[in-house]
Amino acid sequence: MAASPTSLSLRKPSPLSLSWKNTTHFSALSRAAVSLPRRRQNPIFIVFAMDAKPTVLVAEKLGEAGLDLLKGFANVDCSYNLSPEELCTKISLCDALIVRSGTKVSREVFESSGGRLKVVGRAGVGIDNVDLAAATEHGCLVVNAPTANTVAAAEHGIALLTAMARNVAQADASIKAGKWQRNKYVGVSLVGKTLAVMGFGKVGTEVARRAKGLGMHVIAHDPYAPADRARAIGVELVSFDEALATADFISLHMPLTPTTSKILNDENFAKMKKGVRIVNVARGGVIDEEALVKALDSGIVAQAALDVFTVEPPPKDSRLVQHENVTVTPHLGASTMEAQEGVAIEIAEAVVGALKGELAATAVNAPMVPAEVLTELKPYVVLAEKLGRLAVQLVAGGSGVKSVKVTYASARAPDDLDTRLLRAMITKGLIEPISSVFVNLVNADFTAKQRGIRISEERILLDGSPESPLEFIQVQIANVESKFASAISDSGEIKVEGRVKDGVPHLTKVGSFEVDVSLEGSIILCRQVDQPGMIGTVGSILGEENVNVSFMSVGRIAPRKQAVMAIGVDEQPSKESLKRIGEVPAVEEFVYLKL
Ligand SMILES: NC(=O)C1=CN([C@@H]2O[C@H](COP(=O)(O)OP(=O)(O)OC[C@H]3O[C@@H](n4cnc5c(N)ncnc54)[C@H](O)[C@@H]3O)[C@@H](O)[C@H]2O)C=CC1
Ligand SMILES: O=C(O)C(=O)COP(=O)(O)O
Repeated sequence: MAASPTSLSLRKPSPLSLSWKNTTHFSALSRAAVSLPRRRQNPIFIVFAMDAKPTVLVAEKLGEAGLDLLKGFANVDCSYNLSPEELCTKISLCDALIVRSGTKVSREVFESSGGRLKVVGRAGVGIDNVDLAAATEHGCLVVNAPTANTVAAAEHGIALLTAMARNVAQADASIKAGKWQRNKYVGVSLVGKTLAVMGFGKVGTEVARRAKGLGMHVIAHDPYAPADRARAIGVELVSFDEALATADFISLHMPLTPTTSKILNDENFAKMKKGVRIVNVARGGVIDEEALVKALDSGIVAQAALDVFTVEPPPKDSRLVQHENVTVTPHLGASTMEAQEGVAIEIAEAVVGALKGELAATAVNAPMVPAEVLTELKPYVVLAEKLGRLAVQLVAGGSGVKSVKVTYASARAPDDLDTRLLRAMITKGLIEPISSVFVNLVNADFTAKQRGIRISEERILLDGSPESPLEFIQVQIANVESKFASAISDSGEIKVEGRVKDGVPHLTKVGSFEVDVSLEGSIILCRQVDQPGMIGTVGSILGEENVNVSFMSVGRIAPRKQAVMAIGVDEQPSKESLKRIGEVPAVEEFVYLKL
């Protein structure tokens, strides 16, 4: 049976101050008072107090404008060319790390950081040099700068394409060696030739546009690109095999992933037109370099122009680099003045934002929640974490939390309510009080899974106007015992429910009892026999030691039957006061919960 709150809900600005005699009985208290780890100030990622400047390690050359931006917020340590060991040593003193493609941010780096590293900024696009799984497990956000070097990379791709077709690099080397070989360096024309763009993302699209300007017939292969975007610039999307079979030139623009690793291999070179020419400004690892050497030797591939290599720098005696039909540059795709300035600003803004606790628009390993959604969800985010915190503190020691159900009641259509952030914050609330793990939006799902906690979500679709995103959030923990038996609902789970009222999160239900107490400070829940004087009695015990009662509410089944009193307190009551509350004769059980 659901119990309803009485009209005794009141907000109290000052402490109650009646005096009560001391007692020494301690048994109820030892069950009720919980000691919790220190609370962390990380609403979503990490927020630094105004006087505590974070430290950012910049491990590769970054444009001045980006450095200036960083220096306005953080201590900046520019240390280039660190060995892996030096990086691991330094990282434990850093809150953020900024790299380009030349630094391996390995699992060891995250492990060596001792939990301090909160953000890795990749000043560029490709994040294949960052161990994303390790970053996520350590709750470290990874952000990149995905747009500022697009044009630079595309221009370099076109530069390599044209230079290769006309033997510019080889002819240059020959003339500098005192030769004049006009017959040897006869090139091929681009106009009317078919170019296959492999990976029709930002760079691929810009390469396609430019190649069309050179009169080429451009096709593209990208399993994830929308056909209408390609059609809009006169590019036909084709299958992988068709691209290989019809192209005179192939330009690679896909990321290095387990699927694309060595995607150009013996088998696929065999599918190409004899005499094909290949450009790679994506990642060396998408080509099986040994297979390419063979294809060059056999004439399947007439020429290749490469900006990127499986190992950078490649070995000096690399047959591929030394091959006379290969033109090489040392990973220069993003290296223009303009791109480096842009990338530096883009990454500095992302890193500073993340250190301030904002959600980054360029997050690579966390859900991106638009700023306007975040603003609207803010009070619900606080509510979610506090409900998680309350629910887990109600679990009796020894009962492992395995199954948590979260219910969101809203008049919004499910598509219109992004609950990933709320789920992450409930997870944070559930896990942090019972462990030393730091939980944030990045590692919440991973941490829950690792601890064997299954969090299921359910929506209740309410009638009415969906002005506010949520009516209430309910957190239920199944198959556990509670140290406060009244928190167990009729269906047998620990249940807490909360709402946002005037922007402030409130606890509105515990078990089957309706209460109403704002979720600020801490909370004492008491089950008692409903009778006059209870509020005064408990309030007086707290008032005696100057503990400010901020909110009180009583939910009862019926007059003079069982009731649950919820008391919000600003300060932590002493053990002695809690013990005295437990000894009030009408109090059947009570629990003190830290928010
Ligand atoms: N050489 C350099 O200095 C630079 C290299 N790059 C590299 O270029 C690549 C592309 O960069 P953006 O265009 O900015 O990235 P993007 O993410 O905008 O585009 C990548 C595209 O590849 C597609 N793709 C993924 N798997 C694929 C597959 N198996 N087959 C075909 N397409 C696939 C994706 O759907 C996406 O459209 C990245 O690897 C990046 O690291 C980017 C900038 C500079
Ligand atoms: O942005 C990318 O993916 C690049 O490859 C550019 O690399 P870089 O920052 O020049 O080391």
